[in-house]
Amino acid sequence: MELFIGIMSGTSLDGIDAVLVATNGQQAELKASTSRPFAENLRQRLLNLAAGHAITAKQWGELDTELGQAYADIVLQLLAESGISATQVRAIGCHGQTVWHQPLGQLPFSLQLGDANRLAAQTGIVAINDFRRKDMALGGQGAPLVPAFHQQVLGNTKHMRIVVNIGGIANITVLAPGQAALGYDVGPGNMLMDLWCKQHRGQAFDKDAAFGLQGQVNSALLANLLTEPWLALPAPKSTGRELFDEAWLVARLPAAISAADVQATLAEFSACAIANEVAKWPAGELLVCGGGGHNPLLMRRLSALLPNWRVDTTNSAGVDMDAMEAMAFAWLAHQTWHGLPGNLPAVTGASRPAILGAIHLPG
Ligand SMILES: Nc1ncnc2c1ncn2[C@@H]1O[C@H](COP(=O)(O)OP(=O)(O)OP(=O)(O)O)[C@@H](O)[C@H]1O
Ligand SMILES: CC(=O)N[C@H]1[C@@H]2OC[C@@H](O2)[C@@H](O)[C@@H]1O[C@H](C)C(=O)O
Repeated sequence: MELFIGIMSGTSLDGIDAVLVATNGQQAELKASTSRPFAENLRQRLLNLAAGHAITAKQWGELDTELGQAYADIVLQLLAESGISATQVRAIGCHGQTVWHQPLGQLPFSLQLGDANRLAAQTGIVAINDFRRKDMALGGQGAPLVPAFHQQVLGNTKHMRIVVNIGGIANITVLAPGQAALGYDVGPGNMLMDLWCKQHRGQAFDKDAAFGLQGQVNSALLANLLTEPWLALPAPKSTGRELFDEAWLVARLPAAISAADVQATLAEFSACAIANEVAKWPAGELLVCGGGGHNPLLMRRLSALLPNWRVDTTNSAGVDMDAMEAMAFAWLAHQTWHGLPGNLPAVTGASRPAILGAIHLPG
């Protein structure tokens, strides 16, 4: 086993997770983890960017440096907390911060910020980033990438298993015994709930669904949200804030509805978007990871909508639900460092498996 570091800052824009993982490519053992929230000012600038606000080249470059610095800081923090020296770590896999994801059209791209030169130079460790664009250059969506890791760590099962990551966006990995893994984004996870809660409660997210539990699901609004054409598209598919943003939600709100009812309906919408896809497969076990697994309303509704499924978190199968995505990027760094593919063409739609990412040497 070799040590790799994974860094994830996802579409929820809540902050950065970093993990230290021992892996040989087949197994992955979590050795240490740490997290840092984004400063509110940084979070707001990232939200503006993701909303399509104009930005100057100067601001763009400064944001890239600021994020690269934040990634370097969290690695130094992780090393200090775990008592591991930089020389013991083979490489860092850094997802970066997605600021725009455009998988379709004539000029597809997926852009993650966070200067990995700074990360390599300041930590003295090889830093690998930009994991999505090789897959896109091969005609793929560049996302989701975690299904390959889910397959490695949770794929050895004799029963039907689906892993759902509920971050800003929710994505599933289908692990059917004896079959190659499939996976795709299924719709909003926490993204819409977070934005509504911020607007109406001033909190970054609806902790333990306290707000949503005060409301009632509005069935007309729910039905309207579920008519979004993207939801019915066949895989491969991926999405983000570019589609499921404030404007998308506001355009669908009825004139008279309480804020709590909207919150409750958004939780139900996320639960339905996930459950509708899961229900297409023979029943088995649904394992949740990502922050949405801490939302009791979402978990309860998933269980209710999928009565024949055993719904639990990935913790029950031995993989930390909060560390999963960052662990996947540590594993992706392992793949790249050893010249192994990181993508699953059946998932992303790329024409072939490929070695992903850009390698930044510290020397
Ligand atoms: N106790 C809780 N109650 C309700 N929601 C929670 C709780 N804890 C976390 N969450 C939700 O989880 C979100 C963070 O999830 P996560 O860290 O998986 O997102 P992410 O890293 O941005 O993921 P992705 O890249 O998959 O979008 C928060 O924004 C919040 O909506
Ligand atoms: C472009 C982008 O950052 N996509 C994220 C996002 O957050 C969840 C879902 O949408 C998934 O497709 C992806 O993240 C994980 C890490 C992935 O690539 O599997």
